[in-house]
Amino acid sequence: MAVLTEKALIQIRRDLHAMPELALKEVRTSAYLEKVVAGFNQQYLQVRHIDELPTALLVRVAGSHPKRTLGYRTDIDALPVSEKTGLPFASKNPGVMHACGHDIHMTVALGVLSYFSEHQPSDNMIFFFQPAEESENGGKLAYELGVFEGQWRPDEFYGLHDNPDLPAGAIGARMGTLFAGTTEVNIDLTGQGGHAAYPQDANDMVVAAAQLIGQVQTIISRSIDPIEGGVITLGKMEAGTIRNVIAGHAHIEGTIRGLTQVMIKKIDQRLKDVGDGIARSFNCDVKVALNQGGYLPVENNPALTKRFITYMKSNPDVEFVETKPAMTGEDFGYLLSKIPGTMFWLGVDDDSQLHSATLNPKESSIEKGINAITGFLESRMSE
Ligand SMILES: CC(=O)N[C@@H](CCC[C@H](N)C(=O)O)C(=O)O
Repeated sequence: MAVLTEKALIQIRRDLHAMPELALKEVRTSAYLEKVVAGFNQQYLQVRHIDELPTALLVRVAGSHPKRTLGYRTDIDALPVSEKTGLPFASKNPGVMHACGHDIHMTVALGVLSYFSEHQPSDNMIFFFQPAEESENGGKLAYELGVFEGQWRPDEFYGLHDNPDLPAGAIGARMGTLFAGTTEVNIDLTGQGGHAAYPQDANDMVVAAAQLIGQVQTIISRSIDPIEGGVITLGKMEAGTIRNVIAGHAHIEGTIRGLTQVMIKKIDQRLKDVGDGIARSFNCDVKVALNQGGYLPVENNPALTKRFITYMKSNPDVEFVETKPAMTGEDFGYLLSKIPGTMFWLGVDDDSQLHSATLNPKESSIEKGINAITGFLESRMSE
């Protein structure tokens, strides 16, 4: 047993990359993580499963003379994206890919855990390998199941997200809000289908959906303070069955983003208003279903984040970048609304963006990230 070497870490990252699984279906991933953890020094470790959230994995590290419990969270799920990297270790699960870098996140978490399994921390630690970040609210589900109670409750929670725009291994952070809150959007338009030759007898939901999509574009541009900003992306639409049948139903899925709850609620309301207007003008039924779940804005705790940034800036081995807020969402925002902490970026230097089929994070980021994080956590424990 020893701390994971760089070679072992890269192998782990590639194994994880090849076996991506969607939210709440991370069965093989979770088993793989547990197997890696089983190879660590078990002297200070306690592994825990949650019956109601079976793909989650928690590991507690007992501190030598604890003053507090430090939490570290990684997400473990992947996205419904068909990989196009051409890498030898590309996804073996067709249509599913670690296109958001959670394979890197997991590997960094294992690296940090392997370090503390060999070097007993003075504080207690909780490592949370969290299912369902991309959808289904894994963080909120775990919290509401009472997972973080008693000796499993961190006093402070830390977690990272990879960032292709930052140099590999750089750490990015900011005081205040790091990520947006998001609302998942589902819209169903229901009218009257019919023969393509007789539009006068039908109520065409392709046309109604097209009008709705057009009007939605005015919400951000005309109703929202440009200095504050916000996002609505409608990423999926389904309507109709064949060219010569007028569609009686259309379904649209999307996501709303804002940096404050006030902004998110304002955009939510405008979207409902547009839906009501389309329903009236097309004499059809429009259901706008909005679900924020646990995707609250990621608000970093001021005191802990100041300490984090001060440490990263003072460490000569860390390239620190003060970042702007991002419109990406993260259900770590929910956990940070309950437990103070800091979310930060790990640079992975890639031309492709997150959620892209060609995302290929630089593996050199892994060891640098582990060193920066273990260094910070050790410095925190010394206070
Ligand atoms: C970091 C990242 O890309 N996170 C996802 C979170 C998804 C939030 C939710 N399912 C939604 O789509 O509203 C993101 O898309 O930002």
